[in-house]
This record gives sequence, structure tokens and C-alpha cells, in this order.
Amino acid sequence: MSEFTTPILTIKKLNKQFGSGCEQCRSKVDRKLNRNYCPNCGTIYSCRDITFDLYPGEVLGIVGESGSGKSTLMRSIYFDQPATSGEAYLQFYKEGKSNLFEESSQQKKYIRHHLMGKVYQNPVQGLRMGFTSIANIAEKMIAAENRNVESMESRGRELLNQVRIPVHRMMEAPKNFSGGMQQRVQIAKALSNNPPILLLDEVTTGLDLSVQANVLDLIKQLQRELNISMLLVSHDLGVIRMLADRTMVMLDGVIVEQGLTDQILEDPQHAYTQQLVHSLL
Ligand SMILES: Nc1ncnc2c1ncn2[C@@H]1O[C@H](COP(=O)(O)OP(=O)(O)OP(=O)(O)O)[C@@H](O)[C@H]1O
Repeated sequence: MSEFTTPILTIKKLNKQFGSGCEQCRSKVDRKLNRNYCPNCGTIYSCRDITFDLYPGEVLGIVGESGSGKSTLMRSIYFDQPATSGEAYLQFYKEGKSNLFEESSQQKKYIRHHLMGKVYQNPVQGLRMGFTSIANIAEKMIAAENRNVESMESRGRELLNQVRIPVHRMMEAPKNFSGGMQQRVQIAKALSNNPPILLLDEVTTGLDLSVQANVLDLIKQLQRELNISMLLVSHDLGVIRMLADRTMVMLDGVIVEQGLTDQILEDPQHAYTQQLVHSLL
């Protein structure tokens, strides 16, 4: 991305820890951790000084093994849980000048529903499985203060069509759908308020390979059509290779390498990335 393009999202020194820390781990400079964990007090440092920019229309991949902190990062950005410290700025919110983490819970709700959408690995987290599909979509629209039933229904139909769920099934609950369909309803819901940013957390993990390919194709197509910026978390470098323009590699809560995806795949610098790339070949 050009240095002259303004990022749509900027994250600066985001930290998330579980535990209050002790004298052996509180200082960033000389803390002695076993991977992300303080052996003395048990505090887990899930995200450490995570800093990056997301640019308009780009897909930024975040890859790393289980426990490296990817989901914690996504949860912090979407306010599913509070970050311990750090800054986040959105170009579309107060001209990118206000740290989102310091906003009131009401403002965070506004940001979450108007400016972001999120698709979870486990559809139970993103959907009400017993509600109809269209009601799931409407729920996010209502959260963004849309009260017009007709416009919600027509938007719901449009979105279901866009994610290739037959519209005649809109009154069915996601609990009756296959895993791939549930993910598509989640994507429709996440897109309902036309957010400029979509967060995708391991959205194809656990699906059969052919279903996985369909969902990835859909994401790729939507990204092209809507030119939406995406943060895409996966432990699977194959998924990242297919979708991400740039990639960050996380290990033990730290970004160990970032760059253009092609560059990372062709010439990985960090030993862990080399190992990841090697396992893909
Ligand atoms: N609520 C919590 N309480 C304590 N520790 C947590 C909590 N949530 C996450 N962690 C720890 O934070 C670290 C990062 O977890 P996270 O789920 O973000 O990793 P991940 O890279 O997304 O892994 P996975 O792909 O398996 O989901 C792990 O060591 C995890 O045990």
C-alpha cells in the first residue's frame, strides 16, 4: 500500500493480558516468559504491542498457530473483550482522531454495529440459532437503529441472495442449516449495515474442504464487489494465500513478521514463518 493512502484502521501497541502480572513479568523490557505465559504468576500475555494499519479495500491476513493470540486480537478490536492497553483509530469515526478503546460503551456499540461486521469460527457466537435467518440479519440492522420493517426485509433478501442462500429459506433457523450455510448467514448478517470493515475469524475451520472452498470463493467475490477491507484470521496458510494481500505472522502474542503475502510465502524471514511455509509445500 502506498504510504500516501490513509489507513482505514490503525492499531497501535495493543496489549491483552489475562492475569494481573507480577514483579517478574510486569516490565516489558526484561520479563521472562515461557512463550506467552509467566511461569511465576500464571499471567498470559495474549497480545503484545500489536501495531498495524489496514488500508481501504485490502485483505490483511493474520496467521499463526493455535494460542498465538489471533482471536484475542480480533475480540479486542470488535470490543468482545476489553484490550488491556493500546490504541485503535478508524478513519470513518471522528476522522480517525479518537482512540476507540477509550470511547463509552454506547459509542463502542455504535462502532461495532455501523462500522464493523464480524464472522466467528463458531456460528453459535455470531447467530441466534433458533431465530429465522432473516431475523438474524434484522437483529444487526435494529442494533444500528434501523426500524423500518420493509427496508429490513428487502435488505435481508438482497443479502441472502448475495451469499447464495435461497431466499425461500429465509424463514428457517440457522440450526437447520449446514455448517457452510450457517457461515453464509453470518456473513450476510455482518454485512447488513454496509460496514467498511469485516473481521473474519477462522471462518472456514471445521468445514469440509469443498464447503470451505465455496465459502472462500464467496468471500473473495464479495470483497471484489464491495471493495470492503477485511481482517482475516486463519491458522491455515492456504486460506491466507488465497485471500490476503498482506499478511502478519503471529507467535506467542507477538507479530514476528509482516509483508506482502507473496513475499512472505516466497521468502519468509522468521524461522517460524519458514516452518509454516515449508509445511504448505
Ligand atoms: N479468557 C481467557 N482467559 C485466559 N486466557 C485466555 C483467555 N482467552 C484466551 N486466552 C489465552 O490467550 C492465548 C491466545 O489465545 P487465542 O484464542 O487468542 O489464540 P488463537 O491464536 O486465536 O488460537 P486458536 O486458533 O486456537 O483460536 C492463549 O494462550 C489462550 O489460552
